[in-house]
Amino acid sequence: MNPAYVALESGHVLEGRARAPGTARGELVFTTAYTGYEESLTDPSYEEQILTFSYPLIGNYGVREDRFESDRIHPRAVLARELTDDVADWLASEGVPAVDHLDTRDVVTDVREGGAMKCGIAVGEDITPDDARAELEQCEAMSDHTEIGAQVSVDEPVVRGADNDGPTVALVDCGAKGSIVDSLLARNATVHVLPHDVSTADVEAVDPDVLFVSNGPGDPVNFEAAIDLVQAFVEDTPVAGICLGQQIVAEALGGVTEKMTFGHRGVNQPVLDLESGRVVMTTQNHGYTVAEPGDHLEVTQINVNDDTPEGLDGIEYDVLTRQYHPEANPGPEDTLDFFDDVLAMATPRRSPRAIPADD
Ligand SMILES: NC(=O)CC[C@H](N)C(=O)O
Repeated sequence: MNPAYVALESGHVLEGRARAPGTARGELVFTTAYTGYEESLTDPSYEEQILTFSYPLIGNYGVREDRFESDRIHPRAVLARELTDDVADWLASEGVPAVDHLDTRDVVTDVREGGAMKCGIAVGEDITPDDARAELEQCEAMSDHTEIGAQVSVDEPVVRGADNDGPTVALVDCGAKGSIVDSLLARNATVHVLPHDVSTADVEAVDPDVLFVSNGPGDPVNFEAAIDLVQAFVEDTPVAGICLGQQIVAEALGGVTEKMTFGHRGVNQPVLDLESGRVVMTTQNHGYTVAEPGDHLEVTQINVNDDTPEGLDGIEYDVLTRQYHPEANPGPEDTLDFFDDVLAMATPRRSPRAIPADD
C-alpha cells in the first residue's frame, strides 16, 4: 500500500490510507452532509478546496452521472474516514488525490479551531511527509485566486430551454450548479448561461426578464465584472442570486462581505424567515458571508445557529437572494419555491396604485 500524508497549516501532519494517487494543495474545509457526495464533489463552488467528509462512510450507494452538478470533480483532494472503491476509483480516474482511514474528528476539530486553512497532500509510491509539506508551502490563500471565475464558468454563452415560453433569465455563470439551471427550466424559463465576465452589452442583447448570479468558488470581491453588471441592471431589471450570487449582489449594492472562520457546509443548516417565523432546513456550502447588507438590501432570513444573513430583499429594487442552496441536490427541498418567487419578479410585483375616482 502506498503512503499518504496530509499536512495542515495548523502544523499537524496526518497519515492515512492511499485511495487515489497524486499531490494537491488547497483550502481545507469540511462538510457534515451524510448523503450527496456525487453532487458535492461536482459542485464548482469547491474549486481550489480540499474537502473533508465528516460523515464516516462515503460512497455506499455508488456513483451515478445523473447526479453530477457539473462535468468534473472540483475539490483538489478528498479526505474521509472511509471511501468505498466506487468513489475512490472515480476520484483516481479524474486525477484527484484521496486519503481515507483518517480520524476526521481531528481534522474537523483543527478546522473549527483554526478556521478554513491551507493544506497540502501527497499520495503515492516513495512519497514522504515532506512532499505534503512542500505542497502546503505552495498553497495560496483563497482570496489570491483572482481568476477563479474563469476556471469554472462557460467560455461562451449557452442557451437552454429556447422553446420555453416563460421568462428569459440571464444566468451569470460564476460556477453554476446544474440544478440551478434545471430548477429554472422546470419552471418554463429560457436560460442564457453567460460567462462570469460577460459584458453589459452582451446581457442587454439577451434582454433578460431576470438577471441571476450563480453560486461559485472563492472570494466574491474577485468577481468584479459580475459586481459591475448588477450595478448596471438593478434599476431596470429584477436581480436574483444564490450563495456567491448573494455575496456579489451585496457587494454591488453597497454591502460588505467577509470571510467566516470555517463556514457552513452541510445539508441541515436551519434558516429562520423573519417575517413568517418559519424555520426551514437548508443545504449550504460557503466560507464567506454578507457582513453588512448596505442601504439597498434588507435581511429577511437568518441562520438560526449564528444569525448570519441567509436571505436578502431589495428595499427599492426588485432583488431576491439566498445564501443557502434552494436548488437542493444534495439536501432538503424545503426551499424550491425560491425559484417561483424569482420568476414572479419577471412580472411586476406591485399592483398599480388605485386611481381615486373623480367626485
Ligand atoms: N456555494 C457558493 O456559492 C460559495 C460561495 C463562496 N465561494 C463562499 O465560499 O462563500
